[in-house]
Amino acid sequence: MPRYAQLVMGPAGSGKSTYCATMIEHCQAINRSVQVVNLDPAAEHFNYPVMADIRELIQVDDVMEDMSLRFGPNGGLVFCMEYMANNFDWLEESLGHVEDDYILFDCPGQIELYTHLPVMRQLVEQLQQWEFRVCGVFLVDSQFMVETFKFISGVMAALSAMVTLEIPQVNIMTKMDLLNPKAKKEIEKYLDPDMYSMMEDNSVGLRSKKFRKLTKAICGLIDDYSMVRFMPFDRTDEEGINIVLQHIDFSIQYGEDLEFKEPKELNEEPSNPDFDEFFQEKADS
Ligand SMILES: Nc1nc2c(ncn2[C@@H]2O[C@H](COP(=O)(O)OP(=O)(O)OP(=O)(O)O)[C@@H](O)[C@H]2O)c(=O)[nH]1
Ligand SMILES: [Mg+2]
Repeated sequence: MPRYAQLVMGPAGSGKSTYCATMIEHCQAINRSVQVVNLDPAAEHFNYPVMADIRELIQVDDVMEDMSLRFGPNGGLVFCMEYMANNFDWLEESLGHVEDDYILFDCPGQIELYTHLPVMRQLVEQLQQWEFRVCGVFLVDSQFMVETFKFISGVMAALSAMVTLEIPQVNIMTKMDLLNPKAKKEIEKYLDPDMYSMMEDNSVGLRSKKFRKLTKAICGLIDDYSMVRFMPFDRTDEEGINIVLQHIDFSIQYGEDLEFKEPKELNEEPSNPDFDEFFQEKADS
């Protein structure tokens, strides 16, 4: 039996830990068992119970205090993640061997982990070896997406995680509840974007011809291959949370192995008295 995982990624402060807490609450409400693993060695506190915490293995503060390493906060974090990748038996032990379980991994916010460092990919490969089906969940703060060039930069960040990890990925715009009505209207065009017209609208201000050409090529690539789409995430909207969860479940085929219920036989269906009456009247006339 497979196991299921969501790798919750995204830039610093994009709402990863809040997403995990919201998902856990939602799943409890619909009677589904989901657990969270904290993979952020710098996390101070979180609003959900954790099944495992990387800080039991290594803490950023300890790394920074180590005089032989002399790391700052960012280098320290990368060191911690690499340390975890060299000690996967800790994670294996913490996760146990429960079939059919569903785990959210709350990852750190350092963007370089998803763009060029190999650690997250090593983690994905390891999880896959333990029979996990992994879905990347890439979060971007909707507050920073309401302008075309910021949107393109968010798309590129999501895309580099997709290319690096090579797993199904669902991209999410978080904090939708914080947008004012005008910004909400504005953001609709970014949820189903037409990159070409967006480009036309905004490239007028670009002085450099080369830069305009490059932006056009990037927009064309994204649009032609339908590579990146974002789903809205409003933590106050249960229905919206459910739609996001269904998308993710679908991408990792969660529930595929659940027992299939036979549809009712056609002739077992209760007859509709209105129809019977109608046909009786027809036959009589
Ligand atoms: N109103 C609102 N606030 C949010 C939402 N998601 C996150 N926040 C707030 O945004 C801040 C950062 O959220 P976190 O969940 O800690 O973000 P994170 O991505 O885990 O941050 P790091 O782990 O530091 O990278 C917190 O103050 C949250 O309360 C949301 O959907 N709505
Ligand atoms: Mg966090």
